Amino acid sequence: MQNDIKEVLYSEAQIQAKVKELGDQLSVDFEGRNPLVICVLKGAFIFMSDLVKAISVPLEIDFMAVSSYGQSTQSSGVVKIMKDLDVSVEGRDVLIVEDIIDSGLTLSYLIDVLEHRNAKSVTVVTLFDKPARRTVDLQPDYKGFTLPDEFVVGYGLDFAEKYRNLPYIGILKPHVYEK
Ligand SMILES: O=P(O)(O)OC[C@H]1O[C@H](OP(=O)(O)OP(=O)(O)O)[C@H](O)[C@@H]1O
Ligand code: HPA
Ligand SMILES: [Mg+2]
Repeated sequence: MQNDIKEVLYSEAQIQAKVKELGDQLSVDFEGRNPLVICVLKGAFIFMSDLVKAISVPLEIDFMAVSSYGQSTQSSGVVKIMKDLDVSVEGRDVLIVEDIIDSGLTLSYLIDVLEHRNAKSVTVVTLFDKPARRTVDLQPDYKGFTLPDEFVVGYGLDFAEKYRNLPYIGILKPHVYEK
């Protein structure tokens, strides 16, 4: 697995420090609001579990699975809900937890869905942002790191379902997806 990585962008320690920083800030900003924290599966599962431990205010969690990349390094453009939320978002302060915003299509679709379901507020936190690839105008409210225009894997992010268990984030060698 390690042999398929061209370059490590952020180490496990750097990621942990950033997650702590985001958790501290969110704890201040969500004081007294009991947010519903939504994990966008599958990619965000590791970030979600580390982040909620770093948030000190009472909160509830739920999960939604969406997918648009499949076996490709480019978005299919079609965001499919594979698993919906268990609870209603009506009147709730929602915090969407994403691993990465790339084209922005996944998030703009999700925000639309949650606003139509009458969430009181929708806030987005992403660990990684790749602004160079954006096709829709969208900025996260909170972000960890800005990434170059490269396909990355690790810390939850996959290529064809592989590499999610790497504890760091790295650039995938192109020969892996070009073969
Ligand atoms: O901004 P975008 O271009 O929409 O890309 C970001 C989304 O793509 C990935 O999910 P993917 O569809 O690969 O599903 P997965 O989380 O199950 O890997 C990633 O986890 C984000 O949810
Ligand atoms: N890596 C893994 N999954 C992704 C990426 C990426 O660079 N962009 C959008 N989904
Ligand atoms: Mg994926």
